[in-house]
Amino acid sequence: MSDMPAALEAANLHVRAGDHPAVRGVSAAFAAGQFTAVIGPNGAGKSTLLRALLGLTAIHAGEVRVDGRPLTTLTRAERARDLAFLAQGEPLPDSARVRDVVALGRGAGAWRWGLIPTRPWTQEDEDAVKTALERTDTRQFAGRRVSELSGGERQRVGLARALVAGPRYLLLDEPTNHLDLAYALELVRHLRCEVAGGLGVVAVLHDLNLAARADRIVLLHRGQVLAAGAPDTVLTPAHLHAAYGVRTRVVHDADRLLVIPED
Ligand SMILES: Nc1ncnc2c1ncn2[C@@H]1O[C@H](COP(=O)(O)OP(=O)(O)OP(=O)(O)O)[C@@H](O)[C@H]1O
Repeated sequence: MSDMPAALEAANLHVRAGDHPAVRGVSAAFAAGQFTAVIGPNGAGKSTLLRALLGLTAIHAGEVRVDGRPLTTLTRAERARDLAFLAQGEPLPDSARVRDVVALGRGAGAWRWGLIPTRPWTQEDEDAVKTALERTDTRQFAGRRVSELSGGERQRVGLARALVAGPRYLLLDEPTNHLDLAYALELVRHLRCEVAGGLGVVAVLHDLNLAARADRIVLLHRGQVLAAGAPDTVLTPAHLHAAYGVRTRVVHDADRLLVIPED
């Protein structure tokens, strides 16, 4: 176990979306305990890559590995435990109460609701729900219905549901879309706390100044990795021009990096 890389890895991955070669030979490691932003222009293959990392789409060639193990050798239960996904504007059942929505993320929740006879609800499940509510600042409205929440609060409930099973890696597709600046920063702050606890976060982001706060960035262009590494090595005017066709100025302000479009 010790020499296994603690990472979710894409190894020379090729994925088709319909007939289109959306991901073409991508190799990248998304480490546990790190926040990796995946950026790139519309159609670059970001969502397709995320789906492949989650095992949600057929892989044409190459491999996905979870801590050194091929994803295809993990059982469904292992996949569900190790990998969590939060989509943009995550659809949550409007009439359900927040606590119950989060409980569904335990799997056992389905039993609790009488939907699937999987396993009984345990004290461990109860504790995990409590912890997830606390860590995402959603405990104060645990008894409210989803329909009574703002967009930012809903997103935090989605995050709680994604975290409640204790995943190793959390993958997010444009999680800050529809969020105002304060909520977007708050979400990144919550994710940072989880990363400090060892979670590997892989987030598709369009906002380059939010991406600049990640530990690493993978820049995709036409289904390939154009650059990968620390934000200051990826967010360069040359890379951004090659990917987006836009001239930018990159400013280092104290310990922050700011991308300013010049076109
Ligand atoms: N079902 C499909 N059939 C054909 N082509 C598809 C299909 N799904 C996606 N594509 C194409 O694959 C490419 C990659 O799509 P993908 O959604 O992964 O890009 P993306 O980087 O996430 O884009 P965006 O930033 O716009 O969400 C795009 O050119 C897209 O048009």
